[in-house]
Amino acid sequence: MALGEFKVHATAGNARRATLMTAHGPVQTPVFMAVGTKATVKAMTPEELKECGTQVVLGNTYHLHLRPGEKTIAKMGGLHKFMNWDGPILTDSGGFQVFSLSQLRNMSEEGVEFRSHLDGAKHFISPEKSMEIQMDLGSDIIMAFDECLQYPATDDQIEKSMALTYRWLLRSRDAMTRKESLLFGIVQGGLSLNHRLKSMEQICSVDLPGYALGGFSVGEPIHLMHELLPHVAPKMPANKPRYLMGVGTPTDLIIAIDSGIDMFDCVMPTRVARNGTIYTWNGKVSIKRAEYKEDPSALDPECDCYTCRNYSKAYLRHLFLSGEILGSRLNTIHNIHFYMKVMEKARAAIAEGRWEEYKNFCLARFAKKEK
Ligand SMILES: Nc1cc(N)c2c(=O)[nH][nH]c(=O)c2c1
Ligand SMILES: [Zn+2]
Repeated sequence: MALGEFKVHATAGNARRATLMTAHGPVQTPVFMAVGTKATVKAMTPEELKECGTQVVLGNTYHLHLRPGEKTIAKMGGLHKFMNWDGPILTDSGGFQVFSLSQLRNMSEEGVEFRSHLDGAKHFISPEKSMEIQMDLGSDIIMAFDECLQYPATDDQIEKSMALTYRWLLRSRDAMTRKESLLFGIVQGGLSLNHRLKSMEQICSVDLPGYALGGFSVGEPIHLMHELLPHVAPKMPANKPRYLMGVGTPTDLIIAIDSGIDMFDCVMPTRVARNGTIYTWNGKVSIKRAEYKEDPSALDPECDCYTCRNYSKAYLRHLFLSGEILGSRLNTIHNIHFYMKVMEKARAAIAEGRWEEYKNFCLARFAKKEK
């Protein structure tokens, strides 16, 4: 396959089983991408990520720009070498974190001036600067610089923001000169179907290797996303990957795959693992519950991850209550393994004509409540 080629092998309604070719190898989709914000997927080594079936790792442009800086990472051989990850890396554009993390100072057509949340130093990011940072990192998939509004937003705010995101996409495209990297545009439009379709028409009019849906998982009631996706995702270019940014729970993944989404990222599995919440094939487990104090069973009897093969709920509850670092590590290994297994089985189900059955199985199982 050629760099950037997206080959659809099978479909089931809107769901697709496909392969995207990147400079660091093929990506089998649907795919969940592990979030490695500051050049690390928290609490896991690259070898453990691979063992769990991870294909793609995300890096955050905002965080890496502030510390240690893209020029340092470039001097160290680029982000792949720096973090010892030889698979594909996707980096977001930095806009989302600037708006959500920094003391925002000034936004203009040119870009965003802000103060670092680390030391208050003044910084400026524009489409051109975002592309420069991501190219210095050596990213395989580079996200266009966009504006992501928080929820709720007025129609006027949405229309102005979408138009800016489109103009910033054109500047991102013109500035992204690294031939090994794939540039993805980001569709915005809030929670309004008309605005979403208008933004999609604008963004997808630019010929790119892939397109993302941004502006979700920004505080909106999640059912609004579930209701909107089937009317938007299938209308995006069928021969390009569709990436839903910042989403989601295992249930969100299944619903979105059914709407035609191919790629996902979310901090959920790693973040909730550190808080003692475990995803299983029978719903969520809160490991700190007293009922697990002397429970010798694995987190999930249907899981074959390193954690489930070697440790009991009793031990993992003890580690969590004791604040032991190993607890975060073992819970994270399980949750990442679980997410990757959900996606691996989804790819097989689509390819083998069993998607409806697998979808219904997952939605029923994931909804189960702890007794
Ligand atoms: N939930 C989201 C997570 C993200 N990293 C992003 C982003 O990087 N850009 N634009 C977005 O809309 C967005 C949404
Ligand atoms: Zn497990």
